Amino acid sequence: MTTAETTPAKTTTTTTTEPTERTTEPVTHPALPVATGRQSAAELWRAVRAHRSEALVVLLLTLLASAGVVAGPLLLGSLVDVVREGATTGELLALLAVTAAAVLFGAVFTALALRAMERLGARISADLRERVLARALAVEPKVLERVGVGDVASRVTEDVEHFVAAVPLVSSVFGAVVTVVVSALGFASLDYRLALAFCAVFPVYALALRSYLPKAGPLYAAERRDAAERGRVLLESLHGLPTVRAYDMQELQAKRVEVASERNVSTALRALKTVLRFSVSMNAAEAVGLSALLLTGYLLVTSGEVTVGAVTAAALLFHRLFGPLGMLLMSFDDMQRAGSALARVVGVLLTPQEPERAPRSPRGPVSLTAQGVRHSYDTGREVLHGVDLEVPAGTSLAVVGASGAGKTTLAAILGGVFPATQGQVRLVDDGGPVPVGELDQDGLRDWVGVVSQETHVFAGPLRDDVLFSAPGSTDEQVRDALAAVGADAWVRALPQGLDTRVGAGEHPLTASQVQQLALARLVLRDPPVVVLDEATAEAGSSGARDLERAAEAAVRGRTAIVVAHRLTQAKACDRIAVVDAGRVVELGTHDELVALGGRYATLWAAWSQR
Ligand SMILES: Nc1ncnc2c1ncn2[C@@H]1O[C@H](COP(=O)(O)OP(=O)(O)OP(=O)(O)O)[C@@H](O)[C@H]1O
Repeated sequence: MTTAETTPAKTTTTTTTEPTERTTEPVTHPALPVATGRQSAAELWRAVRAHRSEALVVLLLTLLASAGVVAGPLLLGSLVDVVREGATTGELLALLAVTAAAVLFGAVFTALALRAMERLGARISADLRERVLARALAVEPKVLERVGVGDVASRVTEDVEHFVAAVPLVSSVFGAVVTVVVSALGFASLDYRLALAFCAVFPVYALALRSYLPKAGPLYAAERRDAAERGRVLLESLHGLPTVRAYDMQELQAKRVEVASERNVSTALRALKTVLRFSVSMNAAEAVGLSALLLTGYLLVTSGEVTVGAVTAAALLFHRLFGPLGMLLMSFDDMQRAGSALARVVGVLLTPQEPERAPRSPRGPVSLTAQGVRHSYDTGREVLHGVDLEVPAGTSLAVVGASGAGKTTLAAILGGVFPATQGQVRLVDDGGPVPVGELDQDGLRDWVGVVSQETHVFAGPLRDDVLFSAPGSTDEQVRDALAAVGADAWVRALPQGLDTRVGAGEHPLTASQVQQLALARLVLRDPPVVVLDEATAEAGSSGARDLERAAEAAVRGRTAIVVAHRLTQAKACDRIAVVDAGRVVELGTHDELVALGGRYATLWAAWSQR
């Protein structure tokens, strides 16, 4: 657990424009890796092996179900032969009873196999989701900063959902494959020539697939894109209703919606036509297969090599396969889509791991030094141009400067939220200096606590929201931490005190209360160094004063870097660094800088006159 209040809001969040539309993904934007087919298959295999016994049960049930399915036509074939040979009623009834039992057997085991498969699928999906989420949460800050939160989020949510949604399909495909294999054995048990005749169906299926697949993918993609576009135009019209009315744009917007709908309908119809053409080709394949089978059967029966019953059984078996074979072919496209979602999900697991580092806890007072810190975001423009700083143990340094000067970037780098493009940030304790980048994220939070402008309230009891920075703390410790940042009074006044549920849709908290919670987490974790970059300005003036007091309490007795959005905060710090256009241009105590008559003095004069 960490006291860091997530990564700064300004990390790049641009990512896929259309979640289900892989083809529109901007290829130039850096992203997490995407797994190859082999890597995805290996991951699936690993997941199946983790549930080995359940997977074996599924295989066994599916085999039994398929055996039942194949036994029906074979027994009916024998029935034909028995009738032709003039069997007694008793023999006939016995065979009929066995056939009925086989059909029942097949139905029962098909249902059992489906249930077992669904259960296994749900387990595998849950495992995958957990593993991917755990891995995504541990993505190295520098990787996250490069690829953006959006890419990770879309993989953990939409791509996992697409894969999970495809699990029943995967189960059915597996069942169909087993049925086809067992049926092939059934054919072989009748006569190998009948089995060969059955195989005539495959080249025709292959030709149909070859013409269908290249068209289907782009058509479905276009259909989704057009549907999204129609939705966008529709939403835009509704959101901008006042403007639409004010400028009398109703007709224009209606026309836009109409054009978008027409395009969507026309692509949907083209997609439907392609599917229909494919179904016709499949029917043709079945007709070819059945004709080949019956012709071969006729020749074999007339030459006395097989019985009429065997040919009947083969024809029924083939007919019984239309369903599974059709299902396999029609799901090719969906399987491809599920496969690409899985490749992106597995890609998260392939993201380089943080190297294992020996844990190192702080010993004694900790100071912080920065040397030659330079930083460029994705845009390539350098925003920090070689910053050197030293914050002795137990002292505080305020960072002030105009908007866009680089304060947040500097604070994030000093707090180890992400690494600088160049330069070193070191923590120095009694054991000597440790580069911030050499501590893993969890270990780092024993040294440095960060409260950024991006604070978040997690849904659940308020206690948990404070507690996650130092799990295992007692209620008394939580209350003390809240009291230290001046939050005890309003927390006590909540309907259920610490048990009050906060977060989205629950008890609302003000912006400054949320910030106070963030500071309370930090106090509870009790790191020797703190980096505060809070949004005090957004709390309103009385809220800002409360927050200033809360921040002072959090800073007390620690080595602190405070991005001061209000100059009273700066004045309260031991020293002040003025940042301008990515450089520290003034450094000293409040009095020294005021006496210097430079940039800080001007800022202070303006502030004092407010
Ligand atoms: N994620 C990002 N990607 C690209 N550029 C960024 C990113 N975050 C910040 N910048 C740019 O870096 C420069 C420094 O920004 P930074 O937020 O560090 O300044 P600041 O002094 O904290 O500003 P403010 O007081 O407005 O928060 C700015 O030009 C900003 O546009």
